[in-house]
Amino acid sequence: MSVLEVRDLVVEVAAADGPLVVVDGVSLSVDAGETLGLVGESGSGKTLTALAVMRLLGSSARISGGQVLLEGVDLTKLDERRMRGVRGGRIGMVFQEPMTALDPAYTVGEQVAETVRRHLKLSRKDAWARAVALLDRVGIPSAERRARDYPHHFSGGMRQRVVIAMALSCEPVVLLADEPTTALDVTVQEQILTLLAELRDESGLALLFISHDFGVIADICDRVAVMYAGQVVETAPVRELFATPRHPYTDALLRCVPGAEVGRLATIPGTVPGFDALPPGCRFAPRCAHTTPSCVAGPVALEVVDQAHQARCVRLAELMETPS
Ligand SMILES: Nc1ncnc2c1ncn2[C@@H]1O[C@H](COP(=O)(O)OP(=O)(O)OP(=O)(O)O)[C@@H](O)[C@H]1O
Repeated sequence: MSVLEVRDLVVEVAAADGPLVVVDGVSLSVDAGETLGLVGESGSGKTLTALAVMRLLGSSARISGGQVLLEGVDLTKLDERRMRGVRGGRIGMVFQEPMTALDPAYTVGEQVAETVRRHLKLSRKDAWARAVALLDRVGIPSAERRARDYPHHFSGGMRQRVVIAMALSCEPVVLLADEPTTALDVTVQEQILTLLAELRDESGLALLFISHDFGVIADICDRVAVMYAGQVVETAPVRELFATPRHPYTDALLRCVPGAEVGRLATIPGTVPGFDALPPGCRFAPRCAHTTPSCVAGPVALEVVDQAHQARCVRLAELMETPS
């Protein structure tokens, strides 16, 4: 059984003319010790998917369908009190900007210790000792002394390490990481990715890793789900996705990666459609080089390409026979 399984998740947001579906039937699963990458352009619904898992959508968005199973328990059905125990407990979170998770008014040691105390009901002294050990584990040098410093005394990379320590303080089974390295420079980015991979391997964490950066995805993920306009359009083991993308959108995205071996650097013509003006049929059809009338005839389902590889393209079989 997967540690985290999202089944047919639907998220609606409030809009002037009524609710808009912005996450449309997304299904994902992550096993213990595995990293699933969720990739796609800005606005494709990656963050809302993660926020829906945590039930942190706020007042303008809501889950209107599907299930979020954590170790078999449907989180969409839990009351808010139990859900608070899950957040920062069984599921840890790391976001792009570490300061959103840190309080400038408290030392980092106090903040990590407070999370530990709240969830694990430890004494103040034991919680502090655990906080220092965690800060040491995530690579904060002189952790005992640095635990007494405030977040603004730390660099961006070190702050992200503190947030990772907080996220892991209650031994979660799932870690949601939403663009955790995007705000960091490249060398620090590498160090944080290495740390996350080590922590995943040590404790068998199921890691859901959101990024728009295929380089980062290639570094850390085992499998990838590609999102476009609120839907998963392709999912595959990472190497297979890079070697043989089967959805024209994935193929086009990979051609946009600097240094990509798949061809010259390209851009995808056109823009992602608004959720209030989705095209009928395939949502990528207006930007796709392979569109035919069959693409716009009606909704397109995900189809199995090969075992763990699926793609949402009506011309899948045809295009597989055509060398790109
Ligand atoms: N609370 C909200 N209310 C209304 N619309 C929202 C809300 N949150 C997000 N949206 C819209 O939902 C769509 C999906 O947003 P989401 O943040 O999930 O995308 P994303 O793929 O994570 O993009 P990015 O990489 O820019 O974070 C976007 O069009 C966004 O404007």
